[in-house]
Order: sequence, then C-alpha cells, then structure tokens
Amino acid sequence: MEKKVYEQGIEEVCSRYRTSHLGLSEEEAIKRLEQYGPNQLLEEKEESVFMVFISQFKDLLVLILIAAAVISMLSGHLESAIVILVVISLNAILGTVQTVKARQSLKSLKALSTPQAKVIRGGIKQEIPSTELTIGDILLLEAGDVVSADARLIEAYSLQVNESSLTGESVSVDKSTAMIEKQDCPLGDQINMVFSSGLVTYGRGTAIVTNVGMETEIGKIATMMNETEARKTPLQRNLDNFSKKLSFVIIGICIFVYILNDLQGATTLDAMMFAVALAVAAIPEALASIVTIVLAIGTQKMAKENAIIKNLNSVESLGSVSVICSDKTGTLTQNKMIAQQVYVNHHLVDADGLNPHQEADHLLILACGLCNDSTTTADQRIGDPTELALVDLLEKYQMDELDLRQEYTRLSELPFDSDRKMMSTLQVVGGEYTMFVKGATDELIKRCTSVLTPDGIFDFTPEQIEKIEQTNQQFAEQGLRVLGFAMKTHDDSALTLEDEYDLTFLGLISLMDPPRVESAEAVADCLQAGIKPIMITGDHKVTAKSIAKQIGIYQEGDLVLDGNELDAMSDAELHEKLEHISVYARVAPAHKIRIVQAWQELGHLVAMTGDGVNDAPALKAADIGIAMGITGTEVSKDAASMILTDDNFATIVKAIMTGRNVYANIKNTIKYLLSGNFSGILCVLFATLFALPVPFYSVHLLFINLVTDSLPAIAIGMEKSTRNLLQDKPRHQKESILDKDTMIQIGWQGALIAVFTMIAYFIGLQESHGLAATLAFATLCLARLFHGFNCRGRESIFKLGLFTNKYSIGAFVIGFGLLNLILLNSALNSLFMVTDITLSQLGIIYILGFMPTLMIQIVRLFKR
Ligand SMILES: Nc1ncnc2c1ncn2[C@@H]1O[C@H](COP(=O)(O)OP(=O)(O)OP(=O)(O)O)[C@@H](O)[C@H]1O
Ligand SMILES: [Ca+2]
Repeated sequence: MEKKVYEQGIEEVCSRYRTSHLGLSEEEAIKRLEQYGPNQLLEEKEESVFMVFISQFKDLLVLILIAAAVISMLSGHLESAIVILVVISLNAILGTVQTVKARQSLKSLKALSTPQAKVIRGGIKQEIPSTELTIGDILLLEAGDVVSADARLIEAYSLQVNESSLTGESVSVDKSTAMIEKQDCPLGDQINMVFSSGLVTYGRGTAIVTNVGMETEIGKIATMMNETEARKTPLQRNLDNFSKKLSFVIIGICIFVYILNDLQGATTLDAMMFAVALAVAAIPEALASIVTIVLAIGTQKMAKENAIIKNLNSVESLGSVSVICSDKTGTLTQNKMIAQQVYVNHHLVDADGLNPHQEADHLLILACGLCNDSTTTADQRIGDPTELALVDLLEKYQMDELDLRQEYTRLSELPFDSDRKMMSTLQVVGGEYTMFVKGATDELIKRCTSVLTPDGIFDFTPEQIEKIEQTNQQFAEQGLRVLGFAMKTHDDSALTLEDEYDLTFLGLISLMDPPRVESAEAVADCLQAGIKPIMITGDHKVTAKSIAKQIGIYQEGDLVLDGNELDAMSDAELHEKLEHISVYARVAPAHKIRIVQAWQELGHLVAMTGDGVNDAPALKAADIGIAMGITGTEVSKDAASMILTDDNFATIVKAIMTGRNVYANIKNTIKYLLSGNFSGILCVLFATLFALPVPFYSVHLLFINLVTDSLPAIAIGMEKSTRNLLQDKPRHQKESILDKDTMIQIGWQGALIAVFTMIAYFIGLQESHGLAATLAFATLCLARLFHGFNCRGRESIFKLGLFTNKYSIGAFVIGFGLLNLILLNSALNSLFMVTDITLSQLGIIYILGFMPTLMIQIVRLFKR
C-alpha cells in the first residue's frame, strides 16, 4: 500500500510531487494548473431564478392582491382582474431582477477580495491568487494567513495553525516537519501537514502543496458555504414587520369598509369593490424592492470609493457609527517607510552614512537583511513596509537581501508578534551561531545587558541606556518610528523564547512614515460629523502622539495612554476618562477589544480597523470591523465586515457619509411612498363615510402604486449627499426609521394630496361618476409625481436645486407622459377605466395636481 504523505520524509515528498525547494517553474505550474484545475471549492447550488420568482408570491401583501383580483373577477370586472394580475407579475419580475442583481453584486464584491497566497516558483518568492495554487507548489505561510490548500510542511518555526473548521478543535495545533510513522493517523494529529481552511495563528512555515480544490480534506466534507446569500438587514426586517402589521390593519379596515357599505345598502359586490380598492391603495407594494435596490446601489458606490462591504447590513449601520478606532501605520500614515537616521557606536549618522568596515556598523547592516522576511524583486515588493525599508537600506551599501540570506542561511527564528513586538533569527556569522534581534526599542532595551562598540563588547552603563532612550525619544518626537537592533552568540542551532535575553545592543534605526495627505481633512470631517476618531497603535507613545497631533486626532488636553497604563486602569476609571483618550500606544491586540467594549457600553456604535491575525476578535466585537485590503492578513479580512482596498482612513469616513446618505435616501423614499398611499386611503375612507361612489378603481391605484410611484421613489434613492450630512449627529442605532417627525410629515402631506384629489372628484361628480373617478385618479397620480420633488430632502426645492438630481426630472417626465397617454389614448381609456376628458378638464387636473407641492414648498420657504 502506498504510504501517506505524512509518513514520508521531506526528500520523498519532494520527489513524489516532482518539486524542490526552488518550487515549480512557471511553465510547469501553468501545465499543472490546467491538469488539476483551479484551487477552489465548488459553490453550493444557489436557488434558481424560477424559484426566486415563485418566492415573490409568498408575501402576504401579494396574497391580498391576488384575493382582490379574484373578487374583481367575481364581480364581473374582468379587465380589473387581468390588470391586477399583470401588475402583480410585473412586481414579481421586479423583485426577481432585484434579488438576482443583489446576488450578482455581492458575488462580484467577493471576487474583489479573493485571498492571495505566497509561493516560491522558479526560486522566486511571489504572491498569486490562491485559486492558482497547484500541486507541488512551495507554499509560504506566516501568521495571519489562511491555508488555501492541503500541504506537507518542510519548514516550521513556532508554527501554529487553527484547524477548527476542519476538526472542530478550537485550540491551535503546534506544527512540525517530522515524519509520522503511524498508519491511519487522524487529521488532527497529522502535525506535519497543513490543511485548506486552517488559520495560521503564529509563526512561519513552508510547505509542499499536495492537494487542491475539491480533493482537499475540506473539499471532501464541504462545498463552499453559500456566503453570497443576501441576509436581510435590520431595516429590511423592520420594514417586513411593518408591512405585516400594515396588512392586518388593512384587512381590518377593509372589513370595516365592507360592513359600512353593506349597511348603507350597497350590493355585496360593490361593497367588495370598495374594500378591494382600499386594499390596493394602502399596500406599498414597491417598498421592499426599492429599499433593497437603494442599499445595493449604496454598496456599489462604496466599492467604487474603495470600501468593500461584505453584507448589506453594514451599509445601514455605517450611518450610525459614532467612534472610529483606527490603526496608525498605513491607515493614517502612508506606510511608505524610509530609513532616516541611525544610532550606532553612540553616534547619530544618516542612513547612508554607516561605515561597513566598522564591526558594529557591519553587523547592523547584516541584521537589517537577515532578521527580515521581506523581499524586493524587479516587479514585486513583498512584505512588511517596516522591513522593506530595511531592505532598501541595504541597497545603499550595494547589498542584496537574497544574496545575504543565501550566504548566511537562516537556521532558526522566533517570528515577530505584536505582543512581544520583536523577532529573532539565527545564522552562522564569522564561524559562530549568531542571533540577531530587532524590535520596539523599549522592549528590546529591557533585554539587553551589554553594548557593542569599536573597542569590543561592554556591559551597559546607566549613562549609555539613558543616551539610547534619549535618542529614541528624540526620534519619536519627530513622529519617526524607531527599531532597535541587538545580537548574541549562541551555542546551538535552535532558538527558543528563553534566548531573547542577555542581548548585546547594536543600534537604532529611525524610519519616517509621514501622515497621508487626506488624513487631516478626514479627521476634521469626523469631528464635524460628531464622530470621535481614535488612534490605536502598536507604535511608541511619543511617535503616536506626534502623528496624532499633526492630523488633528490629538488635541490639547487629550490623554495619551499606553498598553501598560490601560492595564492598570479599572473599568470604572476607563469609563470616566474614555472620552478624553484620543491615542492608545504600544497596545496589544487584546487591548483593542477592551476599548471597543468600553465605548459600546457608553452606547456608541464603534468602527475598528485591524490588520493582524490577533485583531480578528476585536474586528468581530466592533459594530463595523474594518480590514486592510493591501496589508491586512487573510484572517482579519475574514473577520471584518468591510475591507478597505486602499487601506486609507479617509475611505472609512467617506463610507460612513455614504452610509448616512443611503439611510437618509431610504427614509425619504419611505416617506414618499407612505404619504402617497395615505392620501389614497383617506380618499377612499372619506367616500365610504359619506356614502359616495368609489373614487378610484383598483386599476387606477395599482397603476399609481406600481408604475408612476416607483419612478420618483427610485430617483429619491439616487439622491446625492450634500455637505449637510456632515452636520448631523450620528443617528441613534435604535431610532426607528418611522420616527415621529416622519409620521407627521406623512400625515399632513398625505392629507393635503387627498384634499385636492377630492376637489377634483367633486368637480367630476357634477357630471358623472365615471368622470369623477377619472379626475380623481389623474389628480392623485399627478400630485404624487410632483410630490417626488418634495421628498428629495427636507429643504425647499430651490435650496436642493431642481436639476441636481436628474433622475427625479426623468422620473417625473416619464410618469407624466404615461399619465397623459392613458388619459388621451382611447384604446388605453377603456383598459384603465377612464372616460374622455376635455382640454379644460385636463387643465383642472394639472392645476389641482400641482397645488399640494406648491403649498408644501411655500411652507418650507417660510419655515426658516
Ligand atoms: N517586522 C518587525 N520586526 C521587529 N519589530 C517590529 C516589526 N514590525 C513592527 N515592529 C515593532 O513592533 C512595534 C509594534 O508593531 P505593530 O505591528 O503591533 O504596530 P504598528 O504597525 O507599529 O502600528 P499600528 O498598530 O498602528 O499598525 C512597532 O512599533 C515596532 O517597533
Ligand atoms: Ca499593525
């Protein structure tokens, strides 16, 4: 029987998969990719378009409409019944199109965030989309990566992988490269293997890909979870709830109207027609579809502005964000680090002023290249910007990091983590096992006992320590980031964490990372919009404060806290000071959760950025977790609800403003649709109470609700934001979209439209019932088309600018055209149950239809 991969030694595995530590050649990789297919799981089959269509009929409101059609048919109004059914079908088609579109847009958003994998091909380290991984590829793994294929480890340094999605075991597994001599070893015990879907939680490793796509262990047990399914947002659920309640109210009113009509001596069928007209008038059929469309448009807009939203939910909550906790490095700053000055041999020199013939200078340069995982090639810069700056520094001395690493092979290492804030590597230098350490100066200096000078190694004196700390402080005050370097000779070829003590200090290198140009303005916008920006960084307190001051996050009188000070604070103390703390420095990822929760306890909605593997819990705890598209780890992108494709703080602020805009537009859309429906209900109720003939036929109301109302509603949803949005305070999360103010406006504006509609009705009633219905219908329709302009915002149309929303002009023109077509074309006359009208009657419709909007606009002009 063939041995399992884990039972084979590294040499054997290499020959089995025809590969080497140099990886596959490009040609071979392409050939194998074709042979084994892309490295991806098959998606679960999604609901077919037909099923989506059918599910549109499961709505209670639609069922009421179907009942209305049946009643119409029974009462001999066959055309009405047909029109109702046609309109319901149109509505279902609209709903289907909108669901499928939302699904597609989520899919394309997902495609924008496909994970990357690091491989060695043809001896060169490179980044490729994980779908292009193939068997025999040399896969490089480091903390924060998601393992994207099954692979056999050939190198592992402190490597830990969380395989809970596969084994259910929530604790990370320590990995190693040793052969396992055991048949039928369970997955959880195959510690020299990594499996697709595993999360690298610590350390670094290299592995040979053994299985891809559906052949991987995860592929065997699962198809990809259908993440593309659009979950309903709280707003959508609220509206669902609202329509459900509304349906019951409508049924109640319909029964009431039916009984009243019956008592007044109408025939059963006539009474039913009344009830049907009412049901049709009251049901806001288009509401749900339009809200979804507006939300989807919002996500697309945000994607164009570099913010990828992973679910519609966040579009909504974004608008209520009141605190943004942001990383410094790369988010507020440019992350283009450049080495500035170097402190070595008790002297400050410029970055290109080192003397490679001096021992300390030479060792410092070696440490830059060797205690470093980043590489630059002609077309890719792979790695952490801090480390890339050190690679660039080597260039000034005509050295190449890859050559150095070839000459001094790395024997062991202790990978960087943001709790320890340092890393170490071991290699042979000058015939001795030499350990290089680099990290945050304050942490490093605690572990140093001696210092290297041109005259040899000397024990640290208090003066020397003070001088180093002073230099560190000086750098930090200029907003520079400082890295400390140290070394130690070692007695064997392996490192453990206990070895990071008794170090010999080599020097400091300061790195410049200027703030992004946009940061200051974005911070100012935040403050104006009532949003508190906070900096949370792993960097030094003084550096952090200096940058925070430059961009306006830190203001005179604010507090700057470091991780230790935060630890020393009780929860009560933290609550009390919270609003004054604008910078947290030298924090570990666990601190982030505490900060998020403290703000949440004060009732705030918190957005939090994060890039590292340990940031995932904080990203999940935040209301809006934000990951970095460029520098972020796959794990953080997984945990986040929003991904910035440009890693830029200003993008967060833009997304929040778009979120506010979307919410305001949805609110206006709802206001528009409900005030229109309310006007219809009032007219029907009025006629019932005074025993007048029915003012509209169902066809009329359906035409208005589903055709002419939808157009302005969508146009309102497309309204662009004004700078005004910045002046609002963040919306309270619990605030109902139908707040008192909105209800009042729906009430009086709906009533106004009803009044003018009834005037038209009475004018028509002088001649005939048919004409009355025609005039009432046309006036109601036109008044609601005009009303679209009122609902674009709270201000008068002159302030908003009549032409600033071209969709609303288009919506009006189309709606107005259709209405006139129905009124003036004799074939459509009979289908829509309208009578011939004279030119002067048309004039009456135009005037009465315009009146409510005229009055609403006059009220607004005088309001301020
Ligand atoms: N690759 C590295 N090797 C050694 N030390 C590092 C490395 N990267 C960062 N450091 C040190 O660790 C400190 C903390 O780094 P960390 O990545 O946690 O936060 P940061 O990137 O400085 O800030 P932010 O949290 O705002 O992104 C840094 O200030 C630096 O001194
Ligand atoms: Ca960081």
